[in-house]
Amino acid sequence: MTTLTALDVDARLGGRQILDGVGLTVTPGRVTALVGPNGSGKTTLLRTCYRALPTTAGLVSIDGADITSLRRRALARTVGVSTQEPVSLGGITVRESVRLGRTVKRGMFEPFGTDDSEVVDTVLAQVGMTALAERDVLALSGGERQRVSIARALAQQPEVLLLDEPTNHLDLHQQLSVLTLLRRLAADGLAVLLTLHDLRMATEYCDAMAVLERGRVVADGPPEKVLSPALLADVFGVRGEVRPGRAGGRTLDVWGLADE
Ligand SMILES: Nc1ncnc2c1ncn2[C@@H]1O[C@H](COP(=O)(O)OP(=O)(O)OP(=O)(O)O)[C@@H](O)[C@H]1O
Repeated sequence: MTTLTALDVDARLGGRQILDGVGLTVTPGRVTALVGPNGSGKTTLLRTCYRALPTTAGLVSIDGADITSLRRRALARTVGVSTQEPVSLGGITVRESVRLGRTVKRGMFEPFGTDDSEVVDTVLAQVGMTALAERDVLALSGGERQRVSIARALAQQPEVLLLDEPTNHLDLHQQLSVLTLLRRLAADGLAVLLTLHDLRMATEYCDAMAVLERGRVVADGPPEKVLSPALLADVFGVRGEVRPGRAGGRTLDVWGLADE
């Protein structure tokens, strides 16, 4: 079980400070949602967590080890990432693209074994892409590509999984099945952090939530505590409240703009 922690992280882009003293813990066994208005710094924070962007102050660590002290390969073995970028250039199949996730376990030039094929088959099934496994990745819809990106990260069998808007191209059924899958994987010990715009989905499916506003974490904790009517109005500009949902769960009602 592995924990990823951001401590007092600052980051800059284009000469501007984007993250300002951000603290965040991604705990094994939990799905944590990173939410916030457009431009609040969610993607930037995620990028600092897998070393795609250097921090200008503060520290990101994995089980206490500064990620800048880890070799790229060790980091890739521990942290799986699904981003919004295209999954591959094309000319390879879905199965081959997902299998690339296995190179972190094997090394570039080591041949893939039957255990790799089994993992690839499993993750393809988990994201509902088995039927399209032999299709060229360029001949996929946006949602299908997104599922390939998630499958490739899962094929790494990481300890920590970071996902940037993993549901934004998905239909409702696929959204729920990806979120359900993430919950199941978290229950097995994975630490999951995902950015999400859909606050209702975040409320219903995530165990914890951190709210970013202008590069600062303004609240974190269980969704029902974090998403108070006051925070929904102040940060998201909407009127709403978290209330009990079906089967002992919780849901979010939003009924208008805060300034109407
Ligand atoms: N290359 C860049 N140079 C300068 N500023 C940038 C650059 N990339 C992003 N930004 C700015 O950094 C801020 C945070 O962007 P980021 O993509 O992290 O936000 P976000 O919360 O993920 O937004 P969204 O919800 O719209 O995806 C924004 O104000 C954005 O305009």
